[in-house]
Amino acid sequence: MPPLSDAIHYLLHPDELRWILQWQMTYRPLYRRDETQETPNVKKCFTYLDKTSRSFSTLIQELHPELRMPICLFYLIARGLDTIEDDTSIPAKKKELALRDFHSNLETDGWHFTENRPQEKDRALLLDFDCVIQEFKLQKPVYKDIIRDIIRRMGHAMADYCLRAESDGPGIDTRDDYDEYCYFAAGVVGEGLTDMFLEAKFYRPPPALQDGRRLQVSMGLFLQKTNIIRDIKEDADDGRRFWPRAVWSKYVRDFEDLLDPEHRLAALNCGSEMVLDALEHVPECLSYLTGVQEQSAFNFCAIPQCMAIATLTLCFRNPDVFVRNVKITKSEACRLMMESTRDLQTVCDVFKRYIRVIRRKNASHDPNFLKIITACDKIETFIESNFPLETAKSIMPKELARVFKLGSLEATQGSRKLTKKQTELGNNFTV
Ligand SMILES: CC(C)=CCC/C(C)=C/CC/C(C)=C/COP(=O)(O)OP(=O)(O)O
Repeated sequence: MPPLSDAIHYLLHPDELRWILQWQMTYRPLYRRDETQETPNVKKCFTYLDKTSRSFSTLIQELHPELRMPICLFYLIARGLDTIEDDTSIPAKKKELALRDFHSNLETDGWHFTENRPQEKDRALLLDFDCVIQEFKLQKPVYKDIIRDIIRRMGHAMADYCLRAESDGPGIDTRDDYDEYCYFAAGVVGEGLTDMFLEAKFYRPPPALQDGRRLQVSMGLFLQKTNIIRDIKEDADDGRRFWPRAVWSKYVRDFEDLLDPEHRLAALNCGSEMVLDALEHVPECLSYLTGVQEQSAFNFCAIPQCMAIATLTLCFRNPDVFVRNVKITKSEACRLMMESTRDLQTVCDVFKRYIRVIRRKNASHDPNFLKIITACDKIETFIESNFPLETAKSIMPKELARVFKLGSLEATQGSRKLTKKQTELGNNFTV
């Protein structure tokens, strides 16, 4: 039963209710888990996935069976590593060793980690890590190698970052450091997922477009940078700062000033530069999506990207970002999920819609005003020239036309039924 305040809100905004109902009544996943065929240990892994992930749990559970379990394990293992990195109570030397060594424990029976402080959110996963290890051992060697290699690289980068923070204090210095941090937090995840998609034949790198590796890295960077922009207040309250000094020092003297109402205008202008930096990844993300050949993988890739552009737009020149955690509405999330599970053309339309909102919010007194216009122009031109309108589909290169068709064909197949999980996805999606 929704709270009375929600009921009143939707009575006053019936348009918003429309998207929630439409999502609930029409969305049907292409694949579902069949719990009757799962071992208790597999079920346990998915329970941990549900407990530890706000936005990826449902997307992973609805993936094609070939990649569902490998990607679930990839998430849980990366989450385990992150839980060691996040815990400020672990002494630096101990943390460094644990991070560097993490990848080598993935097939060690009974290995678990007990050093997290009791209040660490996902501590239970590391205490019970043997369930992940037992399932990891059963996966195809090629997926195990991909996961182990990415976790090794992430672990070493996190250890280096943790040592640097010990000596130089928390925070990120230059724009290159910022890109490097985001690369090891999310760009490498894009690389690992792409290797898995390639192996499963769910992805074909788009031929005539940009350097393939850049595209998969941009997919992760766009998500990570959007989170970093959105979470500035929450991160600062936890003693973490990811906005690079090279950017914020142009606007305020001390990092803390960004959160001070007296410096709100400077903080908003600084936020614009951060948004501008994230927007520069958009053309590469859209290029990447042209190569995704399988619908459940397309949904898995496209939904977070659409949620991210919506979140970035919400954060753009929004003073609330410096006061509290901002979040797109449930109705907007439902609309985005409807749209991003169709086809590439619809995803491009979503991006164009948000780019228009960014243009409207752009302020002429902002020092980034002209650069924001240029970034928006670049995205729109990119969409218009690479992904022509519906009517032009027939004259499109075969490669692209196939991708466009794939989404709309599969999305209209079969009956549609609401599951509890889909409603939760609409409730919880916060990229
Ligand atoms: C090629 C391709 C698909 C690239 C995308 C790579 C990818 C998924 C990177 C992870 C980025 C990210 C910010 C995750 C947030 O996880 P979180 O801890 O906030 O997760 P939660 O929202 O589920 O809790």
